[in-house]
Amino acid sequence: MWRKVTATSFSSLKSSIFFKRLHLQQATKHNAASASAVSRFATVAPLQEKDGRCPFITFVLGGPGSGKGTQCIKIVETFGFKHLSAGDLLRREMVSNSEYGSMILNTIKEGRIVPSEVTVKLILKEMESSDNHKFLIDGFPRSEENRIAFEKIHSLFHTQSGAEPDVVLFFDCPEDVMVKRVLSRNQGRIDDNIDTIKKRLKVFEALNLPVIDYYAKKGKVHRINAVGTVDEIFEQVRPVFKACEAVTRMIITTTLRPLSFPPRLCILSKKKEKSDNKSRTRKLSKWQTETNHNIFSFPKSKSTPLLINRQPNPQTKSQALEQVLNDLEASLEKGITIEPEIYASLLETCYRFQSIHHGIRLHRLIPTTLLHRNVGISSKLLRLYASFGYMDEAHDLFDQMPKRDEYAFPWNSLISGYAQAGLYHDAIALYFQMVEEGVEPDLFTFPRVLKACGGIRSVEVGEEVHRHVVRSGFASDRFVLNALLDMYSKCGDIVMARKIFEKMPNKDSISWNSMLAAYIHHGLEVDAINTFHRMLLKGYEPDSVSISKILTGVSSLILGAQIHGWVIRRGIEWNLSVANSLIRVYSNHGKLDKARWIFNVMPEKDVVSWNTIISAHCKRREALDYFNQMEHAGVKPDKVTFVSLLSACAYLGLVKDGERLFALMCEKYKIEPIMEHYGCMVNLCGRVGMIEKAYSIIVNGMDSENASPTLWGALLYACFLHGDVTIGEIAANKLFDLEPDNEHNFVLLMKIYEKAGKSEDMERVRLMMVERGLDY
Ligand SMILES: Nc1ncnc2c1ncn2[C@@H]1O[C@H](COP(=O)(O)OP(=O)(O)OP(=O)(O)O)[C@@H](O)[C@H]1O
Ligand SMILES: O=c1ccn([C@@H]2O[C@H](COP(=O)(O)O)[C@@H](O)[C@H]2O)c(=O)[nH]1
Repeated sequence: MWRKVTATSFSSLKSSIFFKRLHLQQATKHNAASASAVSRFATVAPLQEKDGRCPFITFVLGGPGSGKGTQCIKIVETFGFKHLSAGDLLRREMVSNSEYGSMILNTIKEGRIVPSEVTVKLILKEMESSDNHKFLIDGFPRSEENRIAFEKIHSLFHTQSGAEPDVVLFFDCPEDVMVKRVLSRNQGRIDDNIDTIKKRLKVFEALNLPVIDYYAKKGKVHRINAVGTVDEIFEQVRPVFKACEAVTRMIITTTLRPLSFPPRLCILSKKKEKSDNKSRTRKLSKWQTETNHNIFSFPKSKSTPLLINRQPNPQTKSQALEQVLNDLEASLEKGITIEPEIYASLLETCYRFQSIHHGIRLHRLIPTTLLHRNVGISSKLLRLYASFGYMDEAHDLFDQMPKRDEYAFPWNSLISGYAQAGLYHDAIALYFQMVEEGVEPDLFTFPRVLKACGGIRSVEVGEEVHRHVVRSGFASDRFVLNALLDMYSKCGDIVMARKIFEKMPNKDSISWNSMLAAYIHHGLEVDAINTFHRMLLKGYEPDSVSISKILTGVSSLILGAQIHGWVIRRGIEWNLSVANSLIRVYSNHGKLDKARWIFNVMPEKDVVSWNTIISAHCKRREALDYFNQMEHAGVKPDKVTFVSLLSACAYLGLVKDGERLFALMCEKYKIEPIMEHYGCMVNLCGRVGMIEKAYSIIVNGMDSENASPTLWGALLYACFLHGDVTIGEIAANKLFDLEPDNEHNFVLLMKIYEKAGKSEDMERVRLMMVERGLDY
């Protein structure tokens, strides 16, 4: 959508506090004294504090010509948003005297994406200068890089909750319709021609869809079918905001004074509302109309007599929930009876906001008798606990639940919680209990229990569940079939996995990706490549998951490079997971220059990118240099980072660096060392002859009973290198217990004795080997 634009200079921005803020934030990334920069920043009043409200952000996404701008106009009219079209802002910047003018012009002409730095500043400048708090950000973020840039900077405005959009609208439109609409738009845009359109569509698919995917996984995307008349489409949009209105109203309504807290007025008490006196309902609808344009930000306590005046307005969803709970507590203290629906709705809200601590607080407020008799409330609470892995609490509720045998929902939640927590046996046991108690499994039950079967790698149990799937009539459901495919693959039955895949009538991208993953997991490279080809032939566009998988699976550099070429032609080389996989492919084949090049030019890096490049240099000092850059860039290292770093130190004999990094990992990053970290430390000390220190890491630094054979093996090898008989004997004896059939341990001990001239001991070990039937 293109509205007429006027010129304002980008350079005028630079003097604003706002720009300084952005600039400061960027500076903090590279500044060792970042903490002080952030505290200086904090002295500038952030947007949310401007008048006590937190911005409500909607990202409006969709391909070119999908009708985003047209629908934004209607949303503005109906719900009172401020519309910010990123494209319009860029065009306005282009025609101003901005230093970026020609760059923007060329980028738009080519259908490519303007650097985030420029777009984000323009958007934020508009937000900053707007009186509104509800923003429709149209046509942005266009790439993962855009998204991350926006969220990073925006996070400074949300000190607690981060910078996620509240809603993402996705206008899903077939390409031919989009092309037709753009070509007939006739507004003189330089990019409304068939050549640019083709490029824009490719960029949309490669870079914008992953953003939509990202938010879809977070449950934020509302897909709108963008075919139909403008009004028909708007009828799909309207309920999205109406639903937000409902949640906000619930929060507002439940923040009424305890005495004026009439649950009947609450939209959640629908039954009561109907039968209630009409004047109250009229009052509510009047109030609703009055607040219609204020629904998404928590309003100031001004005109409405229903609102509490005593507290400051909540700033974030979490604070809003906090306030609701405070008022609920106050109401209960005054002896006011709370409708069960309110508890149920608040539990739903806690689940949606993923706020376990509010859920726990709410749990304490719900009368036990109500909890025990109301299956709806206890199920919602159970789901909340289970989704956070609080399995004891969830199971306690389950045990006390009435009529639990009538619904699959609580069973599914519990099975899912156990499976998520890796407690596969518990998940499976519960499933069989469900069957035994005659509860009908539903569509959601099977994928969860099949995941658990895959987790324990038991094809027998998986087959049993498969039989239930058939008996229950879900054998043609795609989600269930995808879960079966995955289960058989994880349990090692690739033949069955393939059979399910081949028979599946409506394969989706998850089916193709699961099959690819299955072949790669089983080392069937040729089958994986054939599947990838078939996927292309059938018209399925491989997504970043498929491409990353296939890149991980190919052992030949030639094939890897061919896939790289294909990726470049599709314009998706800078997708984060694809770029990470490419770095891995090149570094696995010793092509460090190429790996480094990709790493250096990729527009956005995550912890995996840094880990991959560090691991690629695990035999070089550069590993440590990359780590310094990683810290400097503000990326938090994880366990994997330190495994690579410590193994580089071990390989290079960098004792001081290794010790420093180990301490840094534990103290600064609070990472609990795992076996691999201890292994590297033992190796590091052992190789340089610090045998006692290496030994003490095993016996004092960790629970030595759990020390793996790899650790003792590293110690034994170090004893061999440095001729330490005493500790060598200890390590060898441990290994003889842990790996009784591994002749290498015996041979190493014999060599230690040989070096020390202990021929009798050598002979003793040789006899031990003979007794155990081991080859010498
Ligand atoms: N539902 C519809 N049916 C027919 N034409 C439509 C519909 N919605 C929008 N249009 C027209 O299609 C053209 C593109 O719509 P619009 O500008 O809203 O799309 P957009 O998604 O904002 O595009 P871009 O991303 O290119 O700015 C416009 O001329 C608009 O009037
Ligand atoms: O965030 C953005 C938004 C837009 N662009 C560039 O502008 C054109 C036109 O955008 P519309 O949303 O269709 O008006 C787009 O093709 C990009 O080249 C951008 O780079 N970043």
